Amino acid sequence: MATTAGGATPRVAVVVFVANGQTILLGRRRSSSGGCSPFALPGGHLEFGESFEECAMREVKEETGLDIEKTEYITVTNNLFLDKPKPSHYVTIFVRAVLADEQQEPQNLEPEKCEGWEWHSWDDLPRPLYGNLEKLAKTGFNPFTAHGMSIGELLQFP
Ligand SMILES: Nc1nc2c([nH]c(=O)n2[C@H]2C[C@H](O)[C@@H](COP(=O)(O)OP(=O)(O)OP(=O)(O)O)O2)c(=O)[nH]1
Ligand SMILES: [Mg+2]
Repeated sequence: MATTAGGATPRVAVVVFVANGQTILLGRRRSSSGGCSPFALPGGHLEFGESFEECAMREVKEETGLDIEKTEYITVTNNLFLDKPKPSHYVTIFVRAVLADEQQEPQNLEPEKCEGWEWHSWDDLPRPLYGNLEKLAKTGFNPFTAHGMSIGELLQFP
């Protein structure tokens, strides 16, 4: 389906499976519109001139204080969010990374946007999940076993 949605253009987001043992980091979003407050990955918008890896490291640091390394590309989704007050279209790059320091604990650095960060097993996910994360989980996708691709292989940057 092609739609102009009032002249809006698609945006690119990078979201991160921060893998810690058998768990990943999820935070419950605070919904400004009084919606369902889904559990989502840390991540955000790709800024002009940024590589996927730089964006992943920056967003995880800004939102949780964690330092990550070994960032790998794993999958991508292309979603229209028409149910929101402002319709949006995202191409979302999903990456996987590990903690630079396994002793580091996440902090809730954007409490106006997130209720807090916790480690969750992929086999026992909290609900509701962010829409495209739920879809991925339903397909049998597993962020631990998904084939990872080094971002350098994928995209020489700049
Ligand atoms: N945070 C997050 N965003 C996701 C997920 N899946 C997904 O498609 N997105 C898309 C839709 C979001 O509106 C978009 C950007 O993430 P965000 O909403 O957290 O953006 P943000 O405020 O942290 O970004 P920024 O303006 O600080 O750069 O990424 C997910 O699991 N977590
Ligand atoms: Mg975010």
